[in-house]
Amino acid sequence: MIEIKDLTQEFSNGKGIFDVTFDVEDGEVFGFLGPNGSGKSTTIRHLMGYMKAQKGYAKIKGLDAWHQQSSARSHLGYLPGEIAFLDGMTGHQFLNMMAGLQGVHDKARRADLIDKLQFDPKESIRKMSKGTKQKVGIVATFMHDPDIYILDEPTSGLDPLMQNLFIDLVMEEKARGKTFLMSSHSFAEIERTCDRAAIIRNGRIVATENIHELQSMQRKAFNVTLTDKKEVASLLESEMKTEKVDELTVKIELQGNYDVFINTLSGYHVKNISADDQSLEEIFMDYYSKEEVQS
Ligand SMILES: Nc1ncnc2c1ncn2[C@@H]1O[C@H](COP(=O)(O)OP(=O)(O)OP(=O)(O)O)[C@@H](O)[C@H]1O
Repeated sequence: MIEIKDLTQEFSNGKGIFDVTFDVEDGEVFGFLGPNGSGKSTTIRHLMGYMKAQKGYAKIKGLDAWHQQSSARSHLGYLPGEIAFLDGMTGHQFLNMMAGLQGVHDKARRADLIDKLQFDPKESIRKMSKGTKQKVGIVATFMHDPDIYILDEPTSGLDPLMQNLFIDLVMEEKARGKTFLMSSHSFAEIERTCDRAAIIRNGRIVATENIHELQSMQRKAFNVTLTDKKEVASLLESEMKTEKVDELTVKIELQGNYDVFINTLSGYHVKNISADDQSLEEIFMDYYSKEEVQS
C-alpha cells in the first residue's frame, strides 16, 4: 500500500532524511515514531508528493508519489501536523470547501464524524481552540472515506477523552480494511492502535518493530511484599532474578518462568504482589539509547 525505499533528502544545513525504507501493508496501522526534528514530517511530505526525493522513492499503491502525484494522492486522507485554515471561515464553510476539492457530495459521513467528535461546526475557525481546529482537520481527513490515511501527529491538542474517541475511530476504520501511517510522540497511542512501528532518529530509521511481538517480549516484573525481613533475605537468595526494593519488598523479574515464581512464593508469607511491567516506551527507549552509544 505504501512503499518507501532509500528515500533521501538532505537540506543545505545537513539535516534531512537518509535512506528511509519501510512498507505499510494493506489494512495495517503503522506507527512512525521519533523525537522532534527527526524527519517524520519530511518523510510524510514526500509521500504526499510535496517534495521530490534526491534519492529513492515513495509509492502509494504502486504509484510514484512525485511523478504520479494526483493519482497517488487520490487514495489518501491526509492530516497535516499544522493545518492551514482560511481565516474567517466557519467549520462548515471550510468542510464544504474541502468536500468540493475532494469531490464528495454525501454529507452523511461528515455529519456522523462531527457528531462523534462533538464540536460546533457553525463556529468561526478563528475563534476555535487548538483542539477544536484539530477536530475540524480530522473530519476533513476522514469524510471522503479514503483507502489510506496519513496522519501527522493526529492527537496533538486533543484532551484524553478526545484522544480515546480518536483511537476508537482509527480502530473502526481499520476494521473496515483501511490502512494507516501515523506519526506520533505518544507511545500509549501507538501501543493501542498500531501493528508495527518504525522509529526514526536523526533522519534515519533505527528500528522497525512488530508491536505485538514487542508486547510479548516485554519482561514481566512483580513487586512482592512479605511480612518478615528474614524471609526477604531468603527470597533474595532464590534462583530467580531478584532485587530489593525496600525492607519488605522484593522485585522479581520473570522471563516466562511462572512455575518457579509460584512454587517459590508458596513457601513465604506474602502480603502483597503488584505487577511492574516494562512499558512499550521503555522497550523503544532501548533502541534510542543503543543508537546514542553507536553515534
Ligand atoms: N526546508 C527545510 N530546510 C532546512 N531544514 C529543514 C527543512 N525542513 C525540515 N528541516 C530540518 O530537517 C529535520 C527534520 O524535520 P522534520 O520536520 O521532518 O521533523 P519531525 O520529525 O517531523 O519533527 P516534529 O516532531 O518536530 O514535527 C529537522 O532538523 C528540521 O529542522
